[in-house]
Amino acid sequence: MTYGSNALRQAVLRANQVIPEAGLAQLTWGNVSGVDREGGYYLIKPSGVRYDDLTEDQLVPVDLRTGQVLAGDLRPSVDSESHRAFYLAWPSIGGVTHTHSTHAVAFAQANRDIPLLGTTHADTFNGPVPVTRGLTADECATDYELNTGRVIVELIGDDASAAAMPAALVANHGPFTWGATPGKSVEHAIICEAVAEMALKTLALNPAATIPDHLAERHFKRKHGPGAYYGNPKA
Ligand SMILES: O=C(CO)[C@@H](O)[C@H](O)COP(=O)(O)O
Repeated sequence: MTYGSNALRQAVLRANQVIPEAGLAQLTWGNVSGVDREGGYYLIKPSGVRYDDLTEDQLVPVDLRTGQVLAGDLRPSVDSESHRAFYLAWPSIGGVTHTHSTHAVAFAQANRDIPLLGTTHADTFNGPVPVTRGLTADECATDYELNTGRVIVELIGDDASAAAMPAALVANHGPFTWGATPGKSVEHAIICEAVAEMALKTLALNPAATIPDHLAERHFKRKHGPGAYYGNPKA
């Protein structure tokens, strides 16, 4: 049985190929998935496979309810359970990306939110890109990947919040992003890394840098609509 429409397989493959093209990861430190909700599964990058060797047939189908591999001999990305946690929590998302992009990881390792300092950030994210709490020793020991997804869902909240803030940093680890499609999720990963680098350099020039809230809100709502939820819980 072939899992995934041609469109979904091509979208997941293409989104994974964007990771090295955009400089979001070294080696295989990143992965993208896409979900088929009617079919009850998602397709995810296989673990350890280099991007330039990746083919559609190698994408691993994973059962959305159980997390079990549905076909093939390749192992899914080690982050598969984190991706699954987001699909189960947020019905509106269709794709998830995880990377170790340098500047976003710097904020994650520093346990710092990526602050909202400019309109580039406000166009996409409704406030600071939040960093999660650290996972407890028990959460790390039992099911690190699923618990990683759970602490992000706990931090971001409901489906509407996830649409307004399609990114989060896992403390001491790195960014996860999501979106309506695999392509949008990796686009949010690109934007997350770009605003992290901008913020780092802005704060180096002016540690007291800020943006007027009315300017940030205007830019966010210009892109997301007047009714969009602005101001995340950690804003
Ligand atoms: O976050 C991690 C490891 O900490 C992963 O993203 C790896 O960096 C890539 O693992 P695979 O997707 O190749 O299994």
